[in-house]
Amino acid sequence: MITMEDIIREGNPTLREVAHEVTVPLSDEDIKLGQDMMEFLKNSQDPVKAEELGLRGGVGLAAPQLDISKRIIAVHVPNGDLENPEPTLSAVMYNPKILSHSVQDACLGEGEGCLSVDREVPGYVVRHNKITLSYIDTDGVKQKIRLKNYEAIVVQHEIDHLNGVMFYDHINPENPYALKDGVLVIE
Ligand SMILES: CNC(=O)c1cccc(C)c1Nc1nc(N2CCN(c3ccccc3Cl)CC2)nc(N2CSC[C@H]2C(=O)NC)n1
Ligand code: NI
Repeated sequence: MITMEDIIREGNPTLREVAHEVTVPLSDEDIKLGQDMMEFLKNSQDPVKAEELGLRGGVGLAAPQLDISKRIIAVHVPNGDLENPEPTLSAVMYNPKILSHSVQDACLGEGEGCLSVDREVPGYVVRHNKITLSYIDTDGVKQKIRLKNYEAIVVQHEIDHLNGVMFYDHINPENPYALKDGVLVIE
């Protein structure tokens, strides 16, 4: 089971590497890794388990954060509405690739956090508001989906990890809250 000790922190060179595509058919090892990553996210969002295991809450995780330089991400975005347990997006994605994106940009009004960054880095992280994404799922089937708003932000943050990019690389050092016209601020 993955816990915070398995998550490498900024300064570890693996976070700055470009990760390698996984081979298809998926190996049992890569399938198990994806399942373990998804389990971590769910545990991290469960108040009892997160407390018990000392987990920071996350909605996304990338294999390089486990010091594994493979193009694997897991995302588990809960529905804001507590009555509705259905997550808005829950997937393990192998070799995810952004095929196209909107002209419209967006950012989280509260900025971004990262499980590999043990500090607050304030500022807007401007990303694409909508993306068309392809990836291979746990069954080895190629999927093509469209995402927008928070789900699109999360997936772009995790794909950045596969390319050695950290969220604060996108923050304007002169003015962290500078915004060009038309950027959607997601609250
Ligand atoms: C500096 N200000 C901030 O961090 C920040 C501050 C306020 C609001 C937001 C929205 C912020 N931003 C931000 N909050 C999150 N979470 C909110 C808490 N949540 C969570 C925590 C506990 C249980 C269940 C859950 Cl659901 C987990 C997810 N996650 C991300 N990111 C950036 S994209 C990948 C994603 C990620 O998983 N990071 C670890 N950013
Ligand atoms: Ni991160």
